[in-house]
Amino acid sequence: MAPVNVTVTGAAGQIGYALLFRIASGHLLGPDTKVNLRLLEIPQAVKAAEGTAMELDDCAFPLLSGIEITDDAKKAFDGVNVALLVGARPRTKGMERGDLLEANGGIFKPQGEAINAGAASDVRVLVVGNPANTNALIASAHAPDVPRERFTAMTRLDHNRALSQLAAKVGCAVTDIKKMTIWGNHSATQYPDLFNAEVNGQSAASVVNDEAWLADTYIPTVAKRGAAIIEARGASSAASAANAALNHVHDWVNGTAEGDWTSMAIPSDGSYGVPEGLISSFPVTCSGGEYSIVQGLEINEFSRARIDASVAELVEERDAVKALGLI
Ligand SMILES: NC(=O)C1=CN([C@@H]2O[C@H](COP(=O)(O)OP(=O)(O)OC[C@H]3O[C@@H](n4cnc5c(N)ncnc54)[C@H](O)[C@@H]3O)[C@@H](O)[C@H]2O)C=CC1
Ligand SMILES: O=C([O-])CC(=O)C(=O)O
Repeated sequence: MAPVNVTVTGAAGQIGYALLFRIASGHLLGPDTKVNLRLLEIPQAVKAAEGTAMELDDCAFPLLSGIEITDDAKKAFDGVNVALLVGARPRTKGMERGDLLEANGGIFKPQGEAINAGAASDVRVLVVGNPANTNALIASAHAPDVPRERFTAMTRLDHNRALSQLAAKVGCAVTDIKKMTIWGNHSATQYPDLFNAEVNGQSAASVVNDEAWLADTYIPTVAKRGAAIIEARGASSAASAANAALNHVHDWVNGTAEGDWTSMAIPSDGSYGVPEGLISSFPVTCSGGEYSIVQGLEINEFSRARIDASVAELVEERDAVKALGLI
């Protein structure tokens, strides 16, 4: 089988460093799939990416067929099968939300165009760089020849955080928990849903049986975990973010486990009242390299209000990038 072309943007950043070695050792696509890595960086960071590539060479990974480093998006995405869009413009002091969206538009518009121009017909795109959902919307808008379903954004880190916080509360293993869902935006408005999640086959919400803890502790702890990591570490989540990106693509390509599902931010088809086309997080199962939204879940009033609030934020972001002419 020909090696799979995997492009990583922001390759010299902290997530890039935590991600590349695991991709090359088979954690993205499995132990039988060879990969060609394409590292895209801005010119000032190409040298650092070359240093990482030297270290990748020094690992002599059996699955790593080649590494190319470039600051040219067209080259980076030519023939790409899996695109991990990690590099983004972080918010800096004094920057308003609109400034951040505009700066990221300058990154995700040309990258969408380059994917449109050169990607392989089976390309799958995961946007990690924040604001991830809306950056994915921008990239997708500039890749009209690529089915929009191929553009996804990452809420798997939130999903994994939701699993581990719940396991700690009820004293179970993370593997005892199934059917966790993150709904909405990868932001502080996201909604981790314990009403549809199960602990050893029982409703997680009834196992917890404490709505005050759910509303006042659990949801904010999961939703603000990114900020707590920055506070503790002095830098944002990197290894856990890289791990979640691997989980997201691995499940998309290789499938979710029977009787379980995962969370992915994907273009809405209108399910659960989420406006069509918004890139919002849903419960999904994956099979045969495709995902589908889990249908028919009961959404109670508590959940409805929180899903609606996160979706409203996504609508605002979409309207802001529309007003800036980015989509
Ligand atoms: N969705 C999620 O769950 C998470 C998202 N993130 C986001 O991931 C992004 C990356 O995080 P880190 O690696 O920690 O940041 P970082 O600042 O360490 O690295 C970002 C890298 O992207 C590069 N870059 C900037 N513009 C680029 C462009 N146009 N093309 C290619 N590369 C470019 C920079 O040179 C830098 O090396 C941030 O936006 C962060 O907020 C972080 C954690 C979780
Ligand atoms: O909060 C941040 O800047 C990084 C992030 O997205 C996360 O850790 O979830």
